[in-house]
Amino acid sequence: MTEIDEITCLTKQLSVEEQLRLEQQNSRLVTHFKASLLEKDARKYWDLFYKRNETRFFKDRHWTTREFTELVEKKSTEKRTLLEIGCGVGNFIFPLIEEGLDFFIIACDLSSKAIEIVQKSKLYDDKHMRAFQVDITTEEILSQVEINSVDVATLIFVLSAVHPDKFISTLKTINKLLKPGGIVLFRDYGLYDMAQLRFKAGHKISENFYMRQDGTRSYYFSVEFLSNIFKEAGFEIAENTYIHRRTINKKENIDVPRVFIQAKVVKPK
Ligand SMILES: C[S@@+](CC[C@H](N)C(=O)[O-])C[C@H]1O[C@@H](n2cnc3c(N)ncnc32)[C@H](O)[C@@H]1O
Repeated sequence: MTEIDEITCLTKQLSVEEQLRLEQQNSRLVTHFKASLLEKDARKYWDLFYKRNETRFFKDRHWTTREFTELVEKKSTEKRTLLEIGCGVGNFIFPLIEEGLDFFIIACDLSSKAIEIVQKSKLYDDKHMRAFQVDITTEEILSQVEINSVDVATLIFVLSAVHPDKFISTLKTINKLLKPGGIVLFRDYGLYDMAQLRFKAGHKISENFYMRQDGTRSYYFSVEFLSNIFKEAGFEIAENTYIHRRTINKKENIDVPRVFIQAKVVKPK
């Protein structure tokens, strides 16, 4: 059974309660006015998120070199450039630095509060990294990062926070920054992840796109949709699959299945 079959089965096996929840979500959508405010104020909501949570919300991502072996493979003697888009407070990049990976790291995020926290970290060293605020849905980054200069770009739980109308243009901008042959390493929320199934009526903005209580938003990707947008933006798909994991928190007695999506896509040479 392929991963796609697995999710199709999973989709079919949604419990009656889950199917009802998905239907109920359609009974009251976020108004157009509210949706446009969420888009306009996206930066404000992420700034508030980091003011409230600082470094406490996301855990350091220690799985990345196991899942993305491209991070450890060293094909050339030159120092490679890694662009972490939507770096948050550095839960992806700082473990890589601790492991001593030989990259020059460019880290950017929509939230200036997140960037401030990254820059204050004891692991931040401007000899081998640079962090700055940018909105990746605009082309501002083209004045910060040279075209055709990036070996590896990472999008870890970031594209889901972007409005779906801006997915392709955002991926096209990232494509410009990569060297020919450069790679994007991607992980994000998968279709019918339990977080999607839990949204109540009044939170759905559009198909598979939702607002959270705190004003941040999240899209849930199918492999087919992800493949199409990356191809549309000029990438070749090397890998694209659902990942099934569990979120376990013994203290709070939580043990729930999760659906993520993981992809590796390449800018053609
Ligand atoms: C779930 S966090 C992921 C952080 C980090 N990649 C990690 O692995 O922990 C999503 C991040 O995307 C950032 N983000 C949302 N929209 C963005 C945009 N348009 N441009 C750049 N960053 C954005 C948010 O500020 C937030 O820090």
